[in-house]
Amino acid sequence: MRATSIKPAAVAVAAERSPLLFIANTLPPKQPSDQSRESGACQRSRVDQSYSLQFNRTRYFADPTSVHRQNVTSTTKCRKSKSDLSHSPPRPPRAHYRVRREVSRAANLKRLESDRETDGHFKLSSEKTSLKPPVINCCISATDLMQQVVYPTPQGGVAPGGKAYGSWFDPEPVREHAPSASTNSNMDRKTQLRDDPHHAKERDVYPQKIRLFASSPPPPYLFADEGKKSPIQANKTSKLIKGSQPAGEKMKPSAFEEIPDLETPQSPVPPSPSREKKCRGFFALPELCDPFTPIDPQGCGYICWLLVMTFCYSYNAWCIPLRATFPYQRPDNTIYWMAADYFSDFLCLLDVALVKPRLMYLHEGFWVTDPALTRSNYRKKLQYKFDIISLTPLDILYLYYGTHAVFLRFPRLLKLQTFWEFHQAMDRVLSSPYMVRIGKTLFYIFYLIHLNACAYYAMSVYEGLGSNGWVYDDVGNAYIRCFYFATKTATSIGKNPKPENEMEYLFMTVAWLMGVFVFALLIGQIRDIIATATRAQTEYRKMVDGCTRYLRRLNMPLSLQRRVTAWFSYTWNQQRCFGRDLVTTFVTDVITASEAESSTCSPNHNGSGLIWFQLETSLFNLRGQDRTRIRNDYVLWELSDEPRILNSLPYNMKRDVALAVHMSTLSKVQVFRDCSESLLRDLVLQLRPVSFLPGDVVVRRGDIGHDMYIVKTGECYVMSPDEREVLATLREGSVFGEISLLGIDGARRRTATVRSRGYSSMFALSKADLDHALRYHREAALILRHRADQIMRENAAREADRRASERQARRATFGHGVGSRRLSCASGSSAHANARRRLRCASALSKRRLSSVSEHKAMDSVSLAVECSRVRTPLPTIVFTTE
Ligand SMILES: Nc1ncnc2c1ncn2[C@@H]1O[C@@H]2COP(=O)(O)O[C@H]2[C@H]1O
Repeated sequence: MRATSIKPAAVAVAAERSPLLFIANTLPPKQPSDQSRESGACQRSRVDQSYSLQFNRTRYFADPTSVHRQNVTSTTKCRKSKSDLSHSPPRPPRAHYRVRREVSRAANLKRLESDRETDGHFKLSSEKTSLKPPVINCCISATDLMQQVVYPTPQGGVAPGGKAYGSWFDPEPVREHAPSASTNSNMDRKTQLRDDPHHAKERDVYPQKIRLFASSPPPPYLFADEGKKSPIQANKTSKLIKGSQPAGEKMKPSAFEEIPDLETPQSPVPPSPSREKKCRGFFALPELCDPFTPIDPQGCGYICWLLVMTFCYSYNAWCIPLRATFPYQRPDNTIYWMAADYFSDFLCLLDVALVKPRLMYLHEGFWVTDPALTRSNYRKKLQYKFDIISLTPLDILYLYYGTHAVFLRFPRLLKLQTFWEFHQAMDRVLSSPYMVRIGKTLFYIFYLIHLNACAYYAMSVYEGLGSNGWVYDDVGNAYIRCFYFATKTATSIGKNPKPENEMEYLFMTVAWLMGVFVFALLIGQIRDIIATATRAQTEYRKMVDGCTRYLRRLNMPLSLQRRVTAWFSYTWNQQRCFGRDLVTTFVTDVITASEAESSTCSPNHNGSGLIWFQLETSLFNLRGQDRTRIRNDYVLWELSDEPRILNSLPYNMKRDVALAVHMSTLSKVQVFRDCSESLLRDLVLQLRPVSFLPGDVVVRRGDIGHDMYIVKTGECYVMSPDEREVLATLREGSVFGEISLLGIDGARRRTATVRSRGYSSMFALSKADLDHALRYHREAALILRHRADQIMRENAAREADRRASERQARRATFGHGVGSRRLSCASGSSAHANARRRLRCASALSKRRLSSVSEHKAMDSVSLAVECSRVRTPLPTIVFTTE
């Protein structure tokens, strides 16, 4: 009994506050057919787009734990969530049924609590009662939410309160939906009818109705592999298909279904037959140089271009004030300065005239590539105005002021947007963008100091170099000395020369104020960036410390504490992050196991997980300091909940990310290899990562099976009943624990003990999730049953052998059996055959006995049942259906 009762509250509160989580699931899919082969950068950019979309629309994230982090500004949140995702490899959370499961869990809360009270382990305190109302209330609101939100179904309809279906394009089988609330939608009605057997007749009518509603002719169908062909080729093929089709015979849509190019969807706006379109690719130039090809804003070429533009901008930003104040532009080098100036101006001109107007942009989720539209989009932007102003050729006034009047180039500094754009792009592209962020902040700091140095030199020149003790005395390198002075004043380090007149006082005041406010802000920003970069590690350390503290306080045996620490370090090394579920499961298992062995454990933790411990301790240990610390720890655990990160993504994207991450392991699983890909897609979000230490029992013979396991890394041994022999070694991609889940002949007990050999990581799949998947994937059910049947036969034969040899040995020892009987028993093979025959011809009596063994009885009767099944259970008869 695992009572993670806070979780329902947290999730439901978040659900209440953030219905976006649910709404996000109804977003239209963006689902390429071969998700699993998507590159990491592509995934990242999709995820990034999703974040931007959510953030731009709502300035808010559907983050279940955002409740705890309201003090964080939304922009930082956006960045942090992104960096979290790029930093920690996401694992599949059990987010799919999460809210539903939490609701049902919370519904049992009262029962759990009363259980504890009657056990004497948990006494109701005034604080404990304060926990109840939010839990119950929130669950009700989450249920309401589930009832009201409608989800798209694979049939194109919507299902209220049901599971969000991945894609409208997915050829997923029909599933059950919760009965719909009354709506006026045609589509809703259609979905209801489809699911309702009483409306079978009406159901047949509906597709025709839908066809009648269609206003435009259906698109020409293409073969699946033609998606990659050029439009001209595709056209030809479609004509061919039309030509080869006998007249009057309807084309089967399923056979010729077009696979839309979802990665770069086309503009919904009908393209104008512009000159640019006709000339596209005419010069056979690379994308960036061809004036008729649209530019991908996330492409490598454009990012390189942004880098060049950033150099140009930085050149102007640093050199214009420098040359305007310091005497570094002399008549002999003016020509070089001017060459550099005009080269950068030329690049800026190219940017405004040729690059920016060709940038593709997203319009309602579609990439607009039409040159006329991209151009007008750029012209509508504020950036365009700044870009144009920045190119104002004030340099003409050189004719009047002379070439030393560099201040005429100040408009060039308005092209700041490009600088920001480059950093945003790098932020998106790099897997670890912290260095770029720190670099940008350092750039700001040094630039401010640079401006300060220029201003100081200009003032010194104005007042006369070395005219008093404050101004620059014209000794040494002017720039270095002034930069040094500016750094000292800006960072308020002290020991500055004393100002002597009002202007100097004013200068110092401004410099100090800038130091206090601007610099403090920037330095704080660097601290934030570093903290974000190392957040996972810091949390890990805190978590380990917190956990050890708890175990110590609860007086746990030292060996157990060591095991917990070993598990922490193993999990960290493997995954670089923790999921709360993971921690809870592990600690629960460890503690439950140790409780049986150790009498030193505190009686009130009841083996129900560390989260529950924390809560309980916070309720019972009323020492102020401790309580605060415990609550902080709890919040930390909440924050470290990994599914939180994935939950802020739309369902499809979450599934794609999980698929991409776990593809290497899942592709090795034989069961999945022989089944349709949709099984994998259905299951991937239900897989729960679990880890085991050397020698840990993963499943124990005779226990009731709740989960099936897939080995991700490490090895496991399947042990013989006496645990002296290794029956099989399971490696990466092996599946075990399925026999008890399939409940063959009504038995749900584990047939063997499986131990982890060394450290091993696995995916666990619960019985409910497996059952749900197998209901729709009959081929997987057949494979699993076939496998289970084989294993059970093998085990039964082995057992029979063992028993026969035992019996033989006993007879030999005690001299049992005489005459012909002894003769017949002397032959091992005949004994073996007898045993087998007996196994095959199970008597009705043994069957009755078996079924009478209740699975809810105590362990004594369990062992009896197992013993009974070993001797008398007939081999399962598997009925293969062709359905
Ligand atoms: N002889 C065997 N070889 C391989 N795997 C086995 C063998 N016997 C049992 N198992 C696996 O060990 C699991 C123990 O739990 P289950 O009975 O649920 O399912 C069992 C099988 O998946």
